[in-house]
Amino acid sequence: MNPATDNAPPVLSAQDLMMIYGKGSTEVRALDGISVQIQSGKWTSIMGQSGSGKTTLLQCLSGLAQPTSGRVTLNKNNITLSSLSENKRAKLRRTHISMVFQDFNLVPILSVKDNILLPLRLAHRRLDKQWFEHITSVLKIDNRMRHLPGELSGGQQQRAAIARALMSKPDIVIADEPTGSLDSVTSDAVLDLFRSIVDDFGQSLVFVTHDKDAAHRGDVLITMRDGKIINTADLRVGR
Ligand SMILES: Nc1ncnc2c1ncn2[C@@H]1O[C@H](COP(=O)(O)OP(=O)(O)OP(=O)(O)O)[C@@H](O)[C@H]1O
Repeated sequence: MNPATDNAPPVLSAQDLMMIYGKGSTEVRALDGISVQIQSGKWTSIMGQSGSGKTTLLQCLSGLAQPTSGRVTLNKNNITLSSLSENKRAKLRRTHISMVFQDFNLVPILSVKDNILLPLRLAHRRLDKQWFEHITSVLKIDNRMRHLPGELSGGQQQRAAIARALMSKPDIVIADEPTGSLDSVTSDAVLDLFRSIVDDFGQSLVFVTHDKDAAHRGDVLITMRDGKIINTADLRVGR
């Protein structure tokens, strides 16, 4: 346990989130009244059966999607994400919230370096060269900067995507099955990395996975079913 972050206010909060797709007989309640507080400087894992609403929750927490009702608040700046326009949410995502996806989402025609720097350039922010060098060396991709993503292994591409996510020093990293398409050795290395960005950089992380062992590398485990949170467990007890 880390006393420095244990009493910190949550980095992100959601209140009474509802997400309803379709109408009448085709209505789906993807989120059915979710309230959650994401702890600062901690790794929060989310598990649940297919269709339980995990991706929809991440999309609402990151501002990629607007819930049908309810509120998402980024606590540092007291910004209610769910009341902002799409444009403003997009700006916020460039600076405060970073996403990591299963399929990496790197731009195939840009070098690895340009991919990593893209969010900063879009946000017209200055490059912190020391931070860039530190991250790319910790992630062991500093010798791949001039390559195109297609010339990298899956694990290297995911490490580049994680470097891109960390470049802006976001308040929170939100990862949707980031190890889903990696072999077990590479997946383990990426999980070690996530653990170290939380422990060494104090990064707040939300991590959706179908892999129970991967989920248990986290500090908190949220279990979802039918658009609801059915359990929240503190995984650090007894560690
Ligand atoms: N754009 C959409 N239109 C209609 N229904 C949707 C849409 N997106 C998701 N759903 C439905 O909402 C429910 C939750 O979907 P979601 O993708 O959030 O689940 P999940 O837990 O992430 O599933 P998986 O583990 O399979 O990725 C599902 O029943 C899904 O079919």
